[in-house]
Parts: sequence; C-alpha cells; structure tokens
Amino acid sequence: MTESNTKKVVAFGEVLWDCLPSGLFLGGAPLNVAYHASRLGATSYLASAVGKDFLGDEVVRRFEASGVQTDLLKRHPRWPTGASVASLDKSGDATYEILEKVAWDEIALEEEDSPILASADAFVFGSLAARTESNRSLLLGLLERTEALKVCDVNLRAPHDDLDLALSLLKRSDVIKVNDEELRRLVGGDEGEFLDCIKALNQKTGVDLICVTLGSKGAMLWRRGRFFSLPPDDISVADTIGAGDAFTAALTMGLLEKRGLEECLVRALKLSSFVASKRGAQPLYKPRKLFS
Ligand SMILES: OC[C@H]1O[C@](O)(CO)[C@@H](O)[C@@H]1O
Repeated sequence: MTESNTKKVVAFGEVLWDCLPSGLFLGGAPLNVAYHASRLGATSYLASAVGKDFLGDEVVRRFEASGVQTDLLKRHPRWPTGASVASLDKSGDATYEILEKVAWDEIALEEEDSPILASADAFVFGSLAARTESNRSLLLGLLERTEALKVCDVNLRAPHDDLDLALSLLKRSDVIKVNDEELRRLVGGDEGEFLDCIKALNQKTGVDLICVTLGSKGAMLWRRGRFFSLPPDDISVADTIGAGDAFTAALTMGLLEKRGLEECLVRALKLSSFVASKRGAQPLYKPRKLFS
C-alpha cells in the first residue's frame, strides 16, 4: 500500500481502438478505468501491451497526455495494437467485434514491475483479457499475490464470454461490478427477482460487495444484505461506450477514499451519466466541477 494520500490504481487487460463509423476511439475497459482513476486523482497504470506500430505509438502518446502511467504498458514484438469493429444502435448502445491475436493478448510483465504491483491500492480487472492462456495464468498469479483491493468488472463480451472463467475470476475479487444482463447470465436467473439474483451471485462467489448497473434505471450497490439504489442523472445519451468503466473507476476511487457506500454510488452514477452524455469513453472533465 502507498504511504502518501495519492492512491495507486493498477488496471489489467485490454487496450484497443474502437473503430466506429464516426472514427477511431481509444478504449478497452481496463484502460478506461485507468483513465478515469487518473482524472480522479490517482496515479494509475495499465498493465497491457500495444504493437510496435503507429497505433501503438498513438496509444503511448495518449497515455502521456492523459496522465496514465506507461510503466506497465509493453510493446509486443510481433502482434499489432488491439482494435474492435464497433457499431452503435439507436439508443447509443455499442456492440463490438474484438479482434484476436493482438498485442494485449500476450501481456508480459517483468521482475522490475513488481514494486508497482506490490504498492497498488486497487487492482482492477475483467474477464476479456483472460481469453488467452498466457494472460489467464499471469492474471491468476497477480490476483494471488496482490494485497490491493481487487475490483472485477466482469465485462462479458461475446464470443469471449466464458461464464465459468468469469465466475472463477469473480471469486477472487473483493468487489464485483456487473450490469443487469451479466448478473442474470452469471446466476442463470432469467426469471428471478433482481435481489435474489444478487444474493445468488454472492453465494456463488462469496463476494460481499456487489454493484449492478441498470442502464437507464441507474444502479444498485449491495453489501451483505444492505443495499442502495439510485436513478441516473437526467441526460441525453450520446453513446454508452465506457459508461460502465467510468462507473467502476469512480466506485473504486470512492472505496479507496473511504467514502460512504451511498456517496460512492452517487459519484459513480454521476460520472457514468456524464460519460454517456459525451461521445467515446474518455471525455475531458474537472472532477471538482462534476461532483459539486
Ligand atoms: O474492453 C472491451 C470493449 O469495452 C469497451 O471498453 C467499452 O466498455 C470498449 O472500448 C472495448 O472495445
């Protein structure tokens, strides 16, 4: 853990360019979390890889501009920088075809990276980057060793949405963030009462802090039987890309800053609503203004 008040957040997993008809947008759920954690005052890192190509150079440049640290961002010797072919429906929700055999599919950390990993206050991860065997074993090793708060935003993305794998990762976390559809898929409870689904996920994973985002209905935070639920801000949606990732970042920072659970939820919803009101996952903003 860090001594100073500045929190250290390490996110693990994909960094990629979302190719939308309107252009290329930098994304990847863990990077989006690292981006917002940095804006919210953390020193943040992304453990990932980009190719030795122009798009990889551009990622490094964007990290430097946004304050995300590049120490854990490696250059893959052969594979290209990640990308997805993304499309938006009328309500601004995105679907992604996430290309394979790309740099972040083979993240390679080194001995010299250990001090950063060992001093993290939060370690944020999802299930997509674990689609390759090498990343999976790296991630499991990191989860076993870290003393940081482990936050899993499961981020199921078809066809890389192996539910057994997702559950095995969720079991290793301290905090779970899912959306309502993911929740129902993970507990196999299409018809069930919403709260029963949360309790079922708690029983399946043993994790006591579960947050569920509900799109236009807001979000719910559940901790050992107590829960808070709030509607989102009244906004007009530009696109929902990265709104859930922003939610995870604000929730993680709120928990690290020891804010009350309800305040964590208020801030997470505020930030995710703001992101949904803008195009792309990484809009500029001043947290003081946003949360005032
Ligand atoms: O990480 C997988 C996908 O999810 C997003 O991060 C949005 O949450 C996209 O930018 C990316 O293509």
